[in-house]
Amino acid sequence: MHIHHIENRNSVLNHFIAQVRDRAVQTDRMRFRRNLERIGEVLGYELSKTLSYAPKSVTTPLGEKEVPLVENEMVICSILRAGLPFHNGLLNYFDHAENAFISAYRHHTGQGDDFEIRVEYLSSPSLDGKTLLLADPMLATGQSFISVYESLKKLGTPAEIHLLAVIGARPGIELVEKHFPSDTHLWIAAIDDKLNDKGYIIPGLGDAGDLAYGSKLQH
Ligand SMILES: O=P(O)(O)OC[C@H]1O[C@H](OP(=O)(O)OP(=O)(O)O)[C@H](O)[C@@H]1O
Ligand SMILES: O=c1cc[nH]c(=O)[nH]1
Ligand SMILES: [Mg+2]
Repeated sequence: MHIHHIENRNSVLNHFIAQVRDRAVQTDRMRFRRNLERIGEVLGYELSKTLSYAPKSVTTPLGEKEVPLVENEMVICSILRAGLPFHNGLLNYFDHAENAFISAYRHHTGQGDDFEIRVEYLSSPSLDGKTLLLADPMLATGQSFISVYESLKKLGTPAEIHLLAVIGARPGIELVEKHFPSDTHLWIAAIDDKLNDKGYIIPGLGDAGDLAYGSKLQH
């Protein structure tokens, strides 16, 4: 897997990441969602530098100009719920993309902190030959990305797979790497070292879905 750790090169992206992490700032839900969207825009822009381009003629009011434009047929697929604002950020830049949505949630299996990932909703075009952007702000244990990928396999074989995340935990990234093709790209804003015993990223930012949309009942 090709890992593009975008925070490694200082940019204004650091401010967006600081704001989603900061407990004094992240409680402003509108700002939190907008920051996920802004990070989606930045990662999308970075990713765009690796796509295929072909010259297209554009007619201005005063003449013609050849402009290299993206050739890839793109599908942006995000994982509900927290993926929604992130999805919008990517779609702001790849406005010609097709879209897919898939749900994944942690189903607590009984006593203690054990959970399994349940995938229940999927809406997607064919993925055959497409450039798939699979987006979820949090890559914690990595199980959501892996389960979702298993469900997407029946929709065709993408030509390229790009995973996008805001914060990832190192152990989760290592697990994801084992389940995706070796030429998969991971575009990730920030990487943290650890998970706690509930599978939360430490220090991370907390629960991205709840911060964006409010708390939900466990089931
Ligand atoms: O890498 P993992 O260990 O699978 O954890 C990451 C998942 O957890 C969060 O979703 P959550 O299950 O909280 O759902 P939500 O977006 O509806 O809150 C997050 O958005 C990821 O989908
Ligand atoms: O740290 C984590 C782990 C899973 N889901 C989140 O939103 N945050
Ligand atoms: Mg959540």
